[in-house]
Order: sequence, then structure tokens, then C-alpha cells
Amino acid sequence: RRVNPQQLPYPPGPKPLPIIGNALQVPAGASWLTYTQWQKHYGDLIHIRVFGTHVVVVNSAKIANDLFEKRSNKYSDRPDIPMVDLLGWDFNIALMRYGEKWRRNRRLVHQKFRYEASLRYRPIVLEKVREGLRNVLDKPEDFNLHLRHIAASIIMSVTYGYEVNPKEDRFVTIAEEATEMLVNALLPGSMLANSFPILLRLPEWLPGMGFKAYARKCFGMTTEMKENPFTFVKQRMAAGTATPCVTSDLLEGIDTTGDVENQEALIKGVSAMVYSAGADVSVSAMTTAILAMVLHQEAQKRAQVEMDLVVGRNRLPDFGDRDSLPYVEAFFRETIRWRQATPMTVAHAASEDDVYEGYYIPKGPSFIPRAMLHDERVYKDPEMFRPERFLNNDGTVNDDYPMLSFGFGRRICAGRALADAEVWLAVASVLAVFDVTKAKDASGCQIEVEVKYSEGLVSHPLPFACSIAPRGEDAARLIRETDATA
Ligand code: HEM
Repeated sequence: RRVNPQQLPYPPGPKPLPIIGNALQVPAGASWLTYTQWQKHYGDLIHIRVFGTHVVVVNSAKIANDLFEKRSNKYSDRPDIPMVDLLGWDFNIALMRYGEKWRRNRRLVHQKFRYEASLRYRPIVLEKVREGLRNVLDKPEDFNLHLRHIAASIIMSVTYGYEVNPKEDRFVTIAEEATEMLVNALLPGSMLANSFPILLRLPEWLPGMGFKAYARKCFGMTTEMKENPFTFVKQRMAAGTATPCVTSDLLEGIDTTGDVENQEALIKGVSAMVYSAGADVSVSAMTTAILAMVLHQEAQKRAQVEMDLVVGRNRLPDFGDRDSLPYVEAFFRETIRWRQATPMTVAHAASEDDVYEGYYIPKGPSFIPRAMLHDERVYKDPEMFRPERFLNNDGTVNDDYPMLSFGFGRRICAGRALADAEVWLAVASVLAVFDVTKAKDASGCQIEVEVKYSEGLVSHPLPFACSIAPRGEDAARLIRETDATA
């Protein structure tokens, strides 16, 4: 009441219980489904309380725009997650509190990943996607691994000029394990210390302090994840053999009259963060595209007809073809709308108290923007995969790019230009040369595929079987010809 002088109400929401608030009503996993149901009862702005933490769920693009864009000076903070520093993940911009440290980091990421800068990475994207096509041709049943390899090799090449080893790469393995440990520690309820930071001060020998050993293990990994690839670049620069990359560019820009150690530490963190921010989400989007192809044969066929007309069967699509492939573009956009890789995006927080449409919003709550790309007032039958929703009547692409899948305001995804390029090219290339259909079992019956996704910050399609076969001998030859070393 002291901080809410006008005694305005919080936004509506389900009735909280004493002390624990709404904790029992919020499922740990796919909570966006619960928020979707609550929207029908409580509206577009919902308030809940989980123990002492206020959470505001934003259910419409209009409110997201009003708060995260128009009032972005107030709504660009992140919730305080005490475990992040303990795990050694304090360099992760996506989780950083809004302030000077975030600004310094974001400036460097923006410098290297804004649209114009990202154009430089297109040759790498092209090379790695085509390598992925060859891998799929050789071992289609391992398509998920190949998609992982595409995403990892693009990011490692762009960031460190490093060629990823397809099997058990030392840099990639450590980055994946450290990222997984972070994601597990962020799952609601997984680490009590996130809700009760006082636990951080208690000695490790007490029962329930297992999180400290967990954090130590993760800290070791994040240190390796930052140090090893960075040292790799520095050694190659010293030997004059470095491939130009984000890290070498940033190192060359160091002000040698200033505090070199601090500048290097910043570069190390920014470079290491790129893998965790960009690899897994890109894999999710690419896998969703494959899932959509399996389930929507008519959409796949229509995209292939367009591809054959525009690109023909004698070459593979390139970025220069994008504007001439409206249906393929619509297929790509529908992919990132239909199943968002981060269905809850990343929570924002308010850095000061605010009032919105008569409701009181205290400083610091978590703002969870639910999957607005499934708002049936905007997207009719949102569960349906329907690329046509991104086309005008004359077949041209409309102005609706599902940018919300990349977040909002000042915290919008800093790598969206690279993500857009790599996922588009992967989708277009697969459509050009492969037929993706349901797999058959030993008795020749089709194996049915269900749309099921994992839970967590980044959500992936659960493993599914499918058949990925080249669209004829010409397509197989085209794929093989992309191997310059053959
Ligand atoms: C399909 C792929 C991707 C999707 C769907 C995606 C989505 C997102 C989302 C939803 C956010 C949170 C935005 C918010 O808080 O409002 C985010 C943040 C971020 N993303 Fe991406 N992302 C993708 C790929 C990438 C790539 C390849 C990079 C590499 C540079 C990247 C770098 C970042 C960074 C640095 C942030 C943190 C921004 C900040 O908090 O200031 N992302 N991304």
C-alpha cells in the first residue's frame, strides 16, 4: 500500500492462496497453454503471484506494444534470477538486468549482428546449409543431428572462424552442456535459491544445498566455454592464420590505450553468449519446418511448384531468390508463427512502478508475453498451419512478418537477421531438393506423427519419424555437387 498510494487494483487473475499465491495453478512446463485458457476468463493482462513474486502475463500484441515498445524505458529489465551468477552465466545478455553492463554488451552484439553486418555471414550460412543437405542425403534418419550441426557450425564459424567437428566437437559439447545446465536451473521450481536467495548464503554441508555443487560444475563449464574458443582465436591471430570472425574483429577494435583486460573480458562474454542465444532456438525453428512439411503435403507441394518455376531444377536456391518466392516466404513465416521456438519469449521486468489502464503494476514483476502469434483475433484458426495467411489475394507476400517470435522493444532478439537468413535458407533448400513425407514401418504402414513439443525456455518438436528423400536423381546430383572438396 505504501508503494501503491492510489490503491489501484492489480490486473485481474485467478485467486491466490495465502503465502504461496498462485504457485499451484501455474504448471512448471507448458504454462503458455494455461495462460491461453486464463485469457478467456481474465482478459489480456493477467496478474498472478508465485510466492512473493508478482507475475504479469501479457496476452495481446497491443498491450505488448504499449508496454514493451512505447514504454520501453520502463519495461526492458529482466527478472532477477540469483542462480545465474552462481552458474557463471553472468555474461548472458538475454538474462542481464537492464543497465550499463547490458548496454555495453548489447552495443557489441548489435555492431556485429545488425542487419547490414549480418549480410557478411551469408556465404557461411550458404556453405553450412549446403553441407547440411549433403549430410541429410547421406543419413536422412539423423536429420535432427544434421540440423543441430548446421546451427552450431554457422554460429561457431561466424563467431570464432572455427570449423565444427561433426562428431563430439569439444567447443560445441561444452557449450551445449553448460546451456542445458542453465536451462534446467531456470525451470520454475527447479532451484529453490531462485525464489529464496537467502539459501545462497547457507553453508554447502546443510541438506538441500545440492544446488551449490551443481552451480560449481556449471561454473567450470561456462569458464571453459568462454576461454577455450577465445584462446583459439587469439593463437590463430598471433600466428597470422585467423579467419576473420566476430571475435577477431572485436579484438582488432580494442583500444590499446584503455583497459585491455576489461575489454577482452567483454569480448569473451559476448562471443560465448552467441552460441547459447542462437543455436538451440534456430534448431527448433528448422525442426518445426520439417514437421510442417511432413504434416502438410499440400503446402510442401505448392512451395515446390513455385521453387521449380522460379529457381528451376538445375541449381539450388540462394538469398537472391527470396523476393521471387512468395509462397516459400509464407511457408517460412508460418513456421515461425505456428510454433514459436520460445513460446514465452524471455520474461521482461519493470524497472519502476507503473499504472496501465487503471491497473497498478509494481516495479520488478516478471512480464511473460504469451504466444500472441496464436491470438485467434489476429490469426484465424491459429493452430492450423496455413502459409496463405501471409499472402495477399494476388499471391504476393503481405506486410505481416511474425516479428513477435523474436520478442519486443529494446530486448528484441539481437541476432534476428542471422536467424531469419539461416532458417529461411534451410527451409527453402530442403523444399527445393527433398520430399519430406511420413515414414513407413516394416509392414509398409505410415507412421503417424503427432505435434508434441518439449517444455522449457526453448521448445522443440519431440522426436518424430519421417522420410526425407531427394526429389529425383537430379536433385541428389545437385546436392553432391555442392561439395567443393569432392
Ligand atoms: C530462430 C531463431 C531465433 C529466435 C526465434 C530467437 C528469439 C529470441 C527471443 C524471443 C528473444 C527474447 C526477446 C525479448 O526479451 O523480448 C531473444 C533474445 C536474444 N537473441 Fe535470439 N532468437 C533466435 C536466434 C538468435 C541468434 C542466431 C542469435 C545470435 C546472435 C540471437 C541472439 C539473441 C540475443 C543476444 C538476445 C538477447 C537480447 C537482449 O536481452 O538484449 N538469437 N531471441
